[in-house]
Amino acid sequence: MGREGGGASGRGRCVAGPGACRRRPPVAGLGGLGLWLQCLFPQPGMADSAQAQKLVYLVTGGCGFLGEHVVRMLLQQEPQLRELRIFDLHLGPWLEELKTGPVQVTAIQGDVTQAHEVAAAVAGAHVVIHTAGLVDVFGKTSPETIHEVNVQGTRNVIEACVQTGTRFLVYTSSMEVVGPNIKGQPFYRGNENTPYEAVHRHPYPCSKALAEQLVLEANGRKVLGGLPLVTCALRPTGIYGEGHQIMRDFYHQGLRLGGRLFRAIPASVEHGRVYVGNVAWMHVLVARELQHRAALMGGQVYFCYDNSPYKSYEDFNMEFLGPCGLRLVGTRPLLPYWLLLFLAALNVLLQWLLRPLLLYAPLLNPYTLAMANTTFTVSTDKARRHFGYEPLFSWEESRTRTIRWVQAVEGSAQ
Ligand SMILES: NC(=O)C1=CN([C@@H]2O[C@H](COP(=O)(O)OP(=O)(O)OC[C@H]3O[C@@H](n4cnc5c(N)ncnc54)[C@H](O)[C@@H]3O)[C@@H](O)[C@H]2O)C=CC1
Ligand SMILES: C[C@@H](CO)CCC[C@@H](C)[C@H]1CC[C@H]2[C@@H]3[C@H](O)CC4=CC(=O)CC[C@]4(C)[C@H]3CC[C@]12C
Repeated sequence: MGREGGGASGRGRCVAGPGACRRRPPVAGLGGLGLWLQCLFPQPGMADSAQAQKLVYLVTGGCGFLGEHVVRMLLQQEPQLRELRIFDLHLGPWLEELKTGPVQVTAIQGDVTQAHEVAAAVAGAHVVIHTAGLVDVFGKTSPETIHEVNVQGTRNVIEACVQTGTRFLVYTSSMEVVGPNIKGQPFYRGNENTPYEAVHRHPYPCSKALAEQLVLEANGRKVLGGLPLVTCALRPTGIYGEGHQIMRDFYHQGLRLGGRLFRAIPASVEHGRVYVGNVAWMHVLVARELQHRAALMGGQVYFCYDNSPYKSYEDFNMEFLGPCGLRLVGTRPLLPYWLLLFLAALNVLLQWLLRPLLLYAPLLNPYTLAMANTTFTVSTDKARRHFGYEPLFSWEESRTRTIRWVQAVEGSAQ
């Protein structure tokens, strides 16, 4: 890891709706001249429509918060897409609306922990984008289940690629693979090569780190047919945007408290956040460019980043919850850290006592409190340099879209 190299062209513009035009945008920076040049020197994927639509993509976890955005972004932005397979434990009803467009959309209900189900879904795919996983830092599931889904599930995806001849695999990893670590050491404006002691105890980051390692180590393995598997991993920081359940949980918490949220985290603690649409765009772009730049990108990790501002977790959430009528009380934490730690520990005890009766999984627990209290921000341009990534959505667009979503789903439009 750490190999560096040149960038690549490729800017997209996202238009709404699954059946929308998937025109390939002009070559970055050349404007109208770019369109003229494309007539003379068509870019990969600019072949006529018969050749253009030739690839089969599989998205695991395609009905999740990120997965749905990846699915919709592929349908809008990938001109070579012939078939899009969506593999998930829980299929969403919205998939039906996607079946009216020119791309064949195949919904597959399946479990990544079941190797045979994964192999059946992967067989014949050119590209796999593996987002499926258990994102649980609230004690909802057991450590064993987290490991089974996130690690064994990823192992099953890798082996399916090898056994069936799929050559390109993009894995949705996480910032948590790096940190914050168990020592609470800050990671301030770090990049993919910043030294940092990535030591974890919680089952979620441990599972993501193990899964990422499996994916990167699989780069170069021979798949059926004798060609090498090309893999890479994307590390989003805290993703926000349409469909973010934790944002909804904060909103509901504020409503229960009379339109107020009470500051628990110092405003000075910065937490990196990234808009879901830009994370989806990076997945689409890396999956495309991985096919042309295997030597440079194979086995690499890339943080997902955009122009979202560096703020504390709570202050960042207020960018969206404020316009929806909530107020964050306090310029500094209203409770001392030791009391917050006691309340967090009490939540763990209550969760254990109530488990035979109901699932009690509040936002505040020792792990989430430690995460929120440790600065973790990234500053990097590796994805731009390696495959021409630029955020598709500005901060202003990301903020507006997220506010509109909160207002729409919570009926809080003012
Ligand atoms: N939400 C965030 O802030 C971040 C998420 N990530 C990663 O992004 C990926 C997607 O996360 P989210 O969209 O937030 O989570 P999510 O829970 O909304 O989506 C995960 C999807 O995977 C599916 N899934 C779970 N277990 C499965 C199984 N055994 N077989 C098949 N499908 C299964 C779920 O049904 C769900 O649709 C995960 O790998 C997560 O680790 C990484 C960084 C930040
Ligand atoms: C003290 C609490 C009351 O205000 C604040 C609790 C905030 C937490 C729920 C969040 C703080 C940091 C978040 C995590 C971070 O964004 C990194 C993540 C990466 C992932 O791969 C999945 C999600 C998460 C673990 C994210 C989860 C929510 C927080 C812990």
